[in-house]
Amino acid sequence: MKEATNSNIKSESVFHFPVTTLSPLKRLRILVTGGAGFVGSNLVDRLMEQGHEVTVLDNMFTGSKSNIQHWISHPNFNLINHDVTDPIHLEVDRIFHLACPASPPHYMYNPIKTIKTSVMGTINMLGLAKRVRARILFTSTSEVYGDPTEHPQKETYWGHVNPIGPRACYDEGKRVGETMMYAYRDQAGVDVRVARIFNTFGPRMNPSDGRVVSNFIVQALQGRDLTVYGDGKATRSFQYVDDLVAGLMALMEGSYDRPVNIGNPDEYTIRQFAELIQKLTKTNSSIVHKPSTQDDPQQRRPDITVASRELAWRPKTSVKEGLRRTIHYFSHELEKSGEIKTVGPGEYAAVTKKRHEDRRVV
Ligand SMILES: O=C(O)[C@H]1O[C@H](OP(=O)(O)OP(=O)(O)OC[C@H]2O[C@@H](n3ccc(=O)[nH]c3=O)[C@H](O)[C@@H]2O)[C@H](O)[C@@H](O)[C@@H]1O
Repeated sequence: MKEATNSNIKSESVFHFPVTTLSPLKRLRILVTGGAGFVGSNLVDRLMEQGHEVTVLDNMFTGSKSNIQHWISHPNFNLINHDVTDPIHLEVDRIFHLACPASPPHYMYNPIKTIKTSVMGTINMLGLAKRVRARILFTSTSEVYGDPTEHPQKETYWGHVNPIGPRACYDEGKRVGETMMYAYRDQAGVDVRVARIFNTFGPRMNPSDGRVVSNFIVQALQGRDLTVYGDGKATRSFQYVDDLVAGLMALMEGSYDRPVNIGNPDEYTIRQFAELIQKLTKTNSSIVHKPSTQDDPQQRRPDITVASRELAWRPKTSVKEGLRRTIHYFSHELEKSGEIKTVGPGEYAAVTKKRHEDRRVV
């Protein structure tokens, strides 16, 4: 079939980015759950730029309307304020199912809600995919490997998760999410994709979401101490959000339907990472050590052989370059708001303790 002549026209508009005009045959109806969040909104930008019809479903618990503000009222864009734990009927071709709080302090804040989001939310999205024969991509996580005893982590590793620890609501929720994806594939023929996402950073991270990248940058830019939990020897491997988005899109449009690690194998101890942020922000801030958090994974690095073989995908942005862009973003956020307070596990531990005390009184 000959492509429509206007298929590559970029139309400059009142919107933030130019949008390709796709022929109706190539234009997909794409649902992005959690599309107002950090990763979701960056994905939405790319899908919109490609000319697809994009519907964002978000309950705004950790997402923010400001992340997708620039698309509101675009004819290809639709925002639905909805919680994935409630069923919804829509006609779509693709579902990127991202909805779930991902920062440890956020997901630990309301563990029951986190479990419901992963379990009921994923069942609802799988039910929708089954009904309308849409392909569905589930964003799983490196957390399915728990505190790993194998390093680096391959997709074949089954993991080492404490099922009743403080991280379990997220880790086990994502693990059962994967289980459901393959049950629906095998029993009902749903076309599934599963991404295991490793630590990701970049513009639109919530500056108060308590993750290490946002905490260290925001602390450094304000001349405050960088808070390292524990001895700083735990490791993480950080990828820039644009690389993750490219990986998710390649996975969705490829034919490989087993889980795929999407991450940058560039690994740092948290102490080294704090020193890198000190250097890049040219701050006078010091590094201080705080108590370690329970069940914190001690080492994490993706083996990305499958992604490079099956998707021809590799991260392209170096950690330093990604950090420069992210520092620039947070500097602007700070200019706008004047001050940003970072959160640590302490704040949420206090909420949980108060809940226990309240229960005793009742
Ligand atoms: O950022 C992500 O993409 C990942 O974040 C979390 O996993 P985690 O690796 O624990 O993320 P952080 O909270 O950023 O912590 C990373 C390390 O830094 C440490 N940390 C964190 C914050 C801080 O202020 N100081 C500090 O030393 C933590 O204890 C941990 O060792 C989520 O659970 C993952 O699902 C998610 O993919």
